[in-house]
Amino acid sequence: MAVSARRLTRVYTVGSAQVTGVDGIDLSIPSGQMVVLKGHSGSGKSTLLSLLAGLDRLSSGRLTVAGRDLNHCSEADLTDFRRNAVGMIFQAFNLLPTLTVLENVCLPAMLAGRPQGPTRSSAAELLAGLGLGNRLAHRPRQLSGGEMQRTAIARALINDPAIVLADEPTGNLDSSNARKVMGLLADLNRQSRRTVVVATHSDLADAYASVILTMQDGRVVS
Ligand SMILES: Nc1ncnc2c1ncn2[C@@H]1O[C@H](COP(=O)(O)OP(=O)(O)OP(=O)(O)O)[C@@H](O)[C@H]1O
Repeated sequence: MAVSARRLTRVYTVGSAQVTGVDGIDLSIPSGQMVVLKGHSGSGKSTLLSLLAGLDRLSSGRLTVAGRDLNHCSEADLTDFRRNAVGMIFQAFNLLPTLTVLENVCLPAMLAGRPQGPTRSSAAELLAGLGLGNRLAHRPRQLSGGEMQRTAIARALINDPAIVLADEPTGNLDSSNARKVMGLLADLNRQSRRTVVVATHSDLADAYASVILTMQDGRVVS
């Protein structure tokens, strides 16, 4: 199982109020699936993805992702999990503006302590595969939105994660680039049997999904 969640809950405390982001979700995602997570704004998609990515801690319940228990792990284990087990793609790309395309893609591997030479060749190979072989020395501001998101996809793949998580990856793209990015995510699901979970409002993603989960009020309702 790529993801196994039982009564997964995340409650935020805002002043004296409690806001429930994810409300007792039971969820099993077998390895190799392409899951599209839908639901209105505020339904809990980003909260769920953050928990799956180890960017946030659950309040209660149980969560295992890529064979790792995320309830009871130390901060060091969680950092190792984020670096090696999952790749994350964001709506706003989150590239570092002062680094080149190649350096942005190498960064997670350098942080994980991988050697520079092989990392640079893997990054160049990934970028070439995503049609960015002639953009290695560019800075993010010199790229189109579609090129920025393809750079972010390469960065998410550099440590060869079992699971790729994408939060509104097409939210800042026109429909042609959005289709291209969804196609790339579907390819990396099909070709390498990686599990991919995409949260999106866009109906464009439906055609690529092996499973569509709909969230409402912090729960998976269908
Ligand atoms: N850091 C936070 N502090 C307090 N409340 C939060 C926080 N993050 C999310 N929430 C609340 O949790 C609920 C779920 O939000 P979440 O961002 O997961 O929804 P979403 O489905 O991803 O929405 P969108 O599609 O607009 O991104 C909302 O009520 C939101 O206000």
